[in-house]
Amino acid sequence: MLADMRLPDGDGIALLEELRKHGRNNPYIVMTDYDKVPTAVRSMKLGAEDYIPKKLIEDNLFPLLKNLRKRMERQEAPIYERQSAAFREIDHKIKLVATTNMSVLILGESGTGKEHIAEKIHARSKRAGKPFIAVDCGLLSKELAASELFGHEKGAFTGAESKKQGFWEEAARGTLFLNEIGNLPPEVQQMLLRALEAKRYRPTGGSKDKKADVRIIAATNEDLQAAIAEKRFRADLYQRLKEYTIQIPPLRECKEDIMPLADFFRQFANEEFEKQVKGFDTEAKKRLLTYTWSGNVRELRRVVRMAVLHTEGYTVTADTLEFDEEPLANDVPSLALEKMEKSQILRALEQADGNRKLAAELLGIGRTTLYSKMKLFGIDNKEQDKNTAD
Ligand SMILES: Nc1ncnc2c1ncn2[C@@H]1O[C@H](COP(=O)(O)OP(=O)(O)OP(=O)(O)O)[C@@H](O)[C@H]1O
Repeated sequence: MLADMRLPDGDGIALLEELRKHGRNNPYIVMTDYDKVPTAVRSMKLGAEDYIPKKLIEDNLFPLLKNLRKRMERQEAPIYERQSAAFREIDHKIKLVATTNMSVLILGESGTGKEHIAEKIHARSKRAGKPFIAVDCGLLSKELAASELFGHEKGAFTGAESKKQGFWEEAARGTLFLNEIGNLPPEVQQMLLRALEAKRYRPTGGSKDKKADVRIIAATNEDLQAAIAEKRFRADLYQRLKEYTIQIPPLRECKEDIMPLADFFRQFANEEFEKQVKGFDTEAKKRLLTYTWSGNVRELRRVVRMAVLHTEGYTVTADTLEFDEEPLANDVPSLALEKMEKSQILRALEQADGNRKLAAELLGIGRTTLYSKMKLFGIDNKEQDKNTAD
């Protein structure tokens, strides 16, 4: 909730108290004028998340909400082990690289699960018992980015009232995950390169170098090559970060994962809302499978959660699916859908080397369903072999 301090029939603090009294623990952010900051601070003691002076709303609100979203996702996020061929390959790469000290660059659209992959690498590394510090470089202010990462000495700049350690030091002996790395200001890119190469860094205002053993995992959803061409990103840092690269495909290219993930989120939402929704009807499945998912897994989770909330009976119907964008699926004639389904089955069979049990698992459907679909689409071994040969 975003609340003003002065409200027509009370104030923001009374509203917060009222909400908490009724067990409503929504994150609560107070918007306030400068002269009301002390009151806002009082509301934080009552459990408000933060306060934003109104003059800074434009600059501060978005980073604050993004941070909050990440924190909530972390709290509430059980993870489903994706079984698609692409993800099994990613899992294999994670196992290979986890135990090394190599820097890893994770590439993929927003919401594909990059942070969760980074956590997995950390969890499987020798650093597992040590800190995993996640930093969204897009949220670091240009002025303070260096001191946030590498710390500062007392009096290093106006407002630096005490010495502060940076994320680098916090992550000592552990892993520092730098998300949206393309947004790192140029001066800080230089410092990061030095820290990676010379294993030394200097806090803002400090006179001596410090040392800390940190493993870096960076991630981005932007084309870093383009950023290099535009001179926004250092080529040498890029080379250093991409010692090992993991590419996460968008959800629309991993169709085998869509229904298993949707079922996973459905069960989770059932528990959350005390519902007993048992599945999706055919039309709902079609929509889920053909939608573009530009928000990837994050969007799928939201869509399924909301659908479960809106479902009265036992089955999710298409009209309860509220997508972020207009779904193409509305106009896709069923013939085109069938073609798509057929090609997915052929692909799964190909990936499974013709093993139907495995193909059914890849597709997230039962073996009997696979057999009946193969029959329906006229896929036999011969056709499948032909396809593999192609
Ligand atoms: N395999 C999965 N099982 C369950 N939830 C998942 C899975 N993968 C991703 N998610 C969920 O999707 C959301 C986005 O994941 P994550 O933050 O890791 O993506 P990201 O690629 O780092 O996104 P961004 O670039 O926007 O920061 C989170 O809520 C996460 O829990």
